[in-house]
Amino acid sequence: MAPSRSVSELASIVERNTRILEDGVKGSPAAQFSVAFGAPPQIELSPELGETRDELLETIEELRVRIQGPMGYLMSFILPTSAVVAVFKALYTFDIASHVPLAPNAEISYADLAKSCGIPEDDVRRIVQAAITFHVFEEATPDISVRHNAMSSVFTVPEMKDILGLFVEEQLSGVIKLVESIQRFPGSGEPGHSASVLAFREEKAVKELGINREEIADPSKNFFNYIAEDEKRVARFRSAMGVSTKAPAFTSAYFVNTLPWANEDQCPETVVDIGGAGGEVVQRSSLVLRAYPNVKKGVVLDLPEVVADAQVPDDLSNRLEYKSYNFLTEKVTYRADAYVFRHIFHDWSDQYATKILKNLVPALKKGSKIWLAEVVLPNLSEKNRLKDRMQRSADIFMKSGFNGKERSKRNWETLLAASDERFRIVNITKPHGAHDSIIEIVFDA
Ligand SMILES: C[S@@+](CC[C@H](N)C(=O)[O-])C[C@H]1O[C@@H](n2cnc3c(N)ncnc32)[C@H](O)[C@@H]1O
Repeated sequence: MAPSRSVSELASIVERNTRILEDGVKGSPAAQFSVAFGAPPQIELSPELGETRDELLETIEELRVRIQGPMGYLMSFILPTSAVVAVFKALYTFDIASHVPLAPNAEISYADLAKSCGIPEDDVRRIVQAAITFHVFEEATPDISVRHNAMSSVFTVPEMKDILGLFVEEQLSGVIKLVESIQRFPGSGEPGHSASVLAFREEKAVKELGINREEIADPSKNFFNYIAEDEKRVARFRSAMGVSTKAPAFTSAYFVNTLPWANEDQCPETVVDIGGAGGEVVQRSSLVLRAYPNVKKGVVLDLPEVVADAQVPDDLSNRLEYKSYNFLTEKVTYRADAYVFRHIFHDWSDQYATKILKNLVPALKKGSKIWLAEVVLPNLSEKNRLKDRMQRSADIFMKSGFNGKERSKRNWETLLAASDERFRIVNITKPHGAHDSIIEIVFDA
């Protein structure tokens, strides 16, 4: 059914109700509608103003849904939801809020906070930065230090810690078992068949068996290696990646159009796409090889099972090759003017990303180009909470799924320097509307 109100009508309702609220609380402690440190934790309203606020929030939500559209809205909370679980569990378990000084403008560096909470600095920074996108804490100096706001101070109050603990330790583990409870005990009303009881029993059994403390014989075995044993999960992962990377913001056209293929002096004659899967960049969608005849040869390297079924179209038979290659264990032997990595490094921690880069070095010569399509995390911004939330949630997703990470410019520079001092970032471009940035690196510039 078509909506009864236009989006501009919704916006007028938002404006009208906001004014009523502002006028209604004038002179009270809540008048600023602030979440800064020291602001009242609750906004007390008369019943009439309470109704105005409810209508305002509903209208804002409807406006948001309709402006984002079905996919945009769904994605805006599906990704952050798993981050909320991880972030709030970490806030509770490491009691992060209690380690931040509780006074106006008092700050603590991420380095000191990490020491005080007993977890690595990189982890504490990423968890707190993701929390900030939900308005919990604020940064004092970007990427360096943090301080409380009204929202985070709430988590220093013992009763509030308990509420958080109940949510992350009891509630969430139960929610995750709901499907199992329905499947195993269809229609049962027995409390002992409930999702949270299943979760409780499993946790107890795991502890008793000691599985949660077992040594992991091969810690380099990753998520993909584990799911490889289950065809259905592999197919689901591929399909989900296929759909998510077909969203307009992920199109590989951004990558191709930003780079200087059309410039005769700068266009590489040979290009190797590492972890290039089905050739999205060099082969598909009339991209590099078809659009730019100056590119004489393209090679796509990926794991043997990925390139096994690759088809080279007849018109590209002299210019395109698919080859089996493992970027963690083998040196690159293909000489090229440019090496492309699209959506590769965020799957890997610095330890592994360094291996991938070091394995590339033997193939490089002075002036070789390395082109990356990856996120470059900006500093958190007051004005872009929702965008920040998606990026920081993606970071938490990479962390919990793969021990991978999204990287800031500083993180990229550190990673490259640790891999080889001759890598030099010469340009970073973020095309308007694109999810990724294009990072242009030159070797031995
Ligand atoms: C997220 S996909 C990116 C695919 C492609 N670059 C694109 O942009 O569409 C990551 C790719 O890395 C490949 N990969 C994972 N581990 C690898 C390894 N050890 N050696 C080579 N490729 C690997 C996967 O098979 C997959 O094709």
